[in-house]
Amino acid sequence: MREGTVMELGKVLDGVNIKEVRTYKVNHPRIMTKQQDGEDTSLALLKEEISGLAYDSRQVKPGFLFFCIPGLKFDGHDFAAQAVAKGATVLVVERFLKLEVPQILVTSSRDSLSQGACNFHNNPSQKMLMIGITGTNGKTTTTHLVEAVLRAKGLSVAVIGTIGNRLGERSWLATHTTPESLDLQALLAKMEHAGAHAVVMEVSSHALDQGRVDHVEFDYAIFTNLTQDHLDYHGTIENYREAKSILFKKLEQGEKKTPKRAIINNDDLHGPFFCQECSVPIITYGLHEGAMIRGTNCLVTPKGASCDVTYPRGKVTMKLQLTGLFNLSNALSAFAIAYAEGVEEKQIIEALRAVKGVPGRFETVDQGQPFSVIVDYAHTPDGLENVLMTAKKVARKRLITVVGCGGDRDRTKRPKMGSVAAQWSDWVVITSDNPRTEKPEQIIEDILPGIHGVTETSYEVIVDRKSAIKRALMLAEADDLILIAGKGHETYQIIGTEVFPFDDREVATEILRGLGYEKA
Ligand SMILES: CC(=O)N[C@H]1[C@@H](OP(=O)(O)OP(=O)(O)OC[C@H]2O[C@@H](n3ccc(=O)[nH]c3=O)[C@H](O)[C@@H]2O)O[C@H](CO)[C@@H](O)[C@@H]1O[C@H](C)C(=O)N[C@@H](C)C(=O)N[C@H](CCC(=O)O)C(=O)O
Ligand SMILES: Nc1ncnc2c1ncn2[C@@H]1O[C@H](COP(=O)(O)OP(=O)(O)OP(=O)(O)O)[C@@H](O)[C@H]1O
Ligand SMILES: N[C@H](CCC[C@H](N)C(=O)O)C(=O)O
Repeated sequence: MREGTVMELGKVLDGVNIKEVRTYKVNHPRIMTKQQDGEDTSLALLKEEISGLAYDSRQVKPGFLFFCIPGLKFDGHDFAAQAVAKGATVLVVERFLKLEVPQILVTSSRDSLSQGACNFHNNPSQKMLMIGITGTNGKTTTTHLVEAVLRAKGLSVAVIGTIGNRLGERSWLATHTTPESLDLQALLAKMEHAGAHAVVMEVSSHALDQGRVDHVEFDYAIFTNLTQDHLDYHGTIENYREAKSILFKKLEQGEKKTPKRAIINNDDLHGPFFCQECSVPIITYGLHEGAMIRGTNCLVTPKGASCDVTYPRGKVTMKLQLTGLFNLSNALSAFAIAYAEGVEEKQIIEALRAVKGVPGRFETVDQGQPFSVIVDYAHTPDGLENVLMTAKKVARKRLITVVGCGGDRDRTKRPKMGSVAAQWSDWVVITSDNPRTEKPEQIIEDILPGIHGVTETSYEVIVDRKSAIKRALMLAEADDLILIAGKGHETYQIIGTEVFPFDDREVATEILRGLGYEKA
């Protein structure tokens, strides 16, 4: 749907279960309902033209339909007056408001938003091959790998995820890993209009829980892995897993004629659970016995990783520029999609080999110093352990780790991250990640019991992240490896509610320069 397009309200709300329609008149509390004023009032309203949708009052423009969503922090109903003042002509509500504007009562305004967004943007996911990737770690990396293999098939592939939304040279702002349904449907429509044949997107557990992808019809769903994260939001690992499983249950629904498939990590403890949730054909992948797409003879070096891939069509050697066993696993899931899509073996192998690296994922900072500096986005116990295992493998001498944990996020992962950092590193500098509205010192207090459980590790605490990075770089001797974990591609640090410019890669570069290292 292009800018400036209008749609009849009835068409926008097609498929929404409308309980009642009313307009509250302040001076004459006359209530219009289907029952009291007859069908006509409601029908006339449903013929009204809507010029856009919004779920945030600040985004409303004249002629908009505003969805009042009760959230965790705010209640959208409290912003309805502001929305009307900005020109909203109709409201979707979960309770009637004393406002002189037509209101449509529904059970869930969030679900209605998802349906309305899909209608308003003409159901864009129907027109493209849709690949959804969920899992605790590896989503962003896997989007890059899937993009590469589908491009090898000659498709124009769009990507949606944590580090950006893009199609070729074009990019669109990313505020979330998986955008809110309205933003997602608008983005899909833009991508389709810009010529995308396929979209490979990260699907977060928050998005699944909040129905952001409810009206996206996926052709493939990939499960990477499930380990602890986001328990602040989901409460238990079972709820977290349940949220992730929605993506697989969704595969059976839809109108597309295309065959649907689930791509499941056979090495993950929760793999069998996800297999059980699927009613479409499954392709399993992994580094252990039982996987349909299986990697063996794995080799991990500082410059990359390789393995032999045995799959239903034969056996081939796969080489990556990305290092770490976990990246071989990520690549096998992309291999599975390519196999299912009939991409030729040679093209798959060439495409995966050509993927240079993903910003902020095991990214090297090189100013010609005699030790290695790696910036990585590991921010979960499992992600951190995987990257530390790889770092330990490729480090020629000591492994020095700079790590912190994000504020306003799962507190229970903090000691676990402390513990894995201590187990694998020779020296740990505990610092701040994005403290957000928590006290940085308190977050560090939560990390320390994990460190203390590993007696032989040396560590220090430096709350200020820049000073912590500087300390690690000053400690470094020739052949050491410094791992700066947690923020990867992020170009900011959130302290309180303020966002400050901060990029681990730039900070490290600047400090290295100050230490006299200058890239030739
Ligand atoms: C916990 C969570 O996911 N919250 C998301 C959720 O918020 P919410 O439902 O609680 O809404 P709220 O902020 O209470 O506001 C309620 C309503 O009032 C409206 N409002 C609010 C203020 C105002 O002035 N006017 C107004 O109309 C809001 O737009 C909203 O419709 O819906 C909002 C609208 O889409 C999101 O912006 C918000 O993301 C918050 C900011 C967030 O930090 N989310 C993170 C945790 C997240 O979603 N992360 C995942 C990735 C996780 C991972 O796998 O690593 C992601 O997909 O990005
Ligand atoms: N398959 C994997 N298993 C475990 N850890 C991984 C895997 N792939 C990547 N990682 C680690 O997790 C970090 C984050 O990877 P990536 O950005 O691909 O995951 P993500 O799922 O997109 O994370 P987020 O949703 O939080 O953005 C990497 O920097 C790496 O350290
Ligand atoms: N999508 C994750 C990213 C965490 C990145 C880390 N740097 C942090 O701030 O905790 C989240 O929002 O929990």
